[in-house]
Amino acid sequence: MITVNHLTKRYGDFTAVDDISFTARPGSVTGFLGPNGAGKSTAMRMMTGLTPPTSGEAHVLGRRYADLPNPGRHVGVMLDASAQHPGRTGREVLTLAARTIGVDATAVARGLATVGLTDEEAGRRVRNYSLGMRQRLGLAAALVGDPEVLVLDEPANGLDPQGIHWMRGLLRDFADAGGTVLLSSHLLSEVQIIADELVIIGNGRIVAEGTTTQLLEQQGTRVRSLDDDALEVALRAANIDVARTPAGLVAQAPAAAVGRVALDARIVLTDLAAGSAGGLEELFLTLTAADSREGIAA
Ligand SMILES: Nc1ncnc2c1ncn2[C@@H]1O[C@H](COP(=O)(O)OP(=O)(O)OP(=O)(O)O)[C@@H](O)[C@H]1O
Repeated sequence: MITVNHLTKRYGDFTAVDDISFTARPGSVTGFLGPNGAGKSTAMRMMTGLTPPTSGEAHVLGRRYADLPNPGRHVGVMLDASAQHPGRTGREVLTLAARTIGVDATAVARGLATVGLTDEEAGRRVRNYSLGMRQRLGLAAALVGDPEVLVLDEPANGLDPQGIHWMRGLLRDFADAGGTVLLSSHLLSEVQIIADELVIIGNGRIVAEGTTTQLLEQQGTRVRSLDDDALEVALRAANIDVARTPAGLVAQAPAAAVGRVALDARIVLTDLAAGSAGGLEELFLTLTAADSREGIAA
């Protein structure tokens, strides 16, 4: 697991990461979400021993990254997929990564297959790779040492919806096998698909955290029915706040309570889901707005 304790990074007067604490657990995919410049990369660099913290600490598998023996065998890191040498082929990049951490060459073919790079693609120079192919290669390099933990900075960047879906499956399998995944993104839509848990950061501070479902539930329940007018009246009669949106009614109550009101009123529901459409998006934008430095705890 990854444990971050009061981690802080200051550059002169500027605080890039401001006293953040959270845990990324084995068996789940934790999304580290925040707008550009929020401090995600700086925090991940501190977790992986590339930037010394001003104060606080980060532990991976119970130790500071720098204290792990052969960290590449325990922690797969992808911080900048475009940092790969442009003149090398994908296969060469991966072979070097495998040699550096002392795993045998069979890991290279396995890694390429895992991320779906064909033999022909692996033989091309990285400068001719699309952004999505670079992300796949970066992911293969992170996985090559068969690690227990993955730390990935914007891994979905440049992937098309199909690619994001594929990555979700890959990271899901990794977590289901007991692995710990921490990935960052500035796009809620991406991270919402991939992550079980969210840590939302704005201006260097954590402004909300919880499971994706919990955060969504705080946004009320979106509901449609064959008679929204009658449902609205019934919900209000049950003392449930309700608003009309283009996506249907949004009721400030858990889905079960909304369903019960509809049942009692004999109204047929056609849609019932946690979270208003765009609710999490709104929450994210509010919590990470440039002037919300104080943040709002979830
Ligand atoms: N070496 C440095 N010196 C001074 N300021 C820095 C340094 N590294 C990062 N920063 C600043 O710290 C802040 C956080 O940057 P960081 O790259 O961690 O953000 P981020 O959340 O990863 O953003 P993005 O989504 O754009 O990658 C930014 O304002 C950045 O300019």
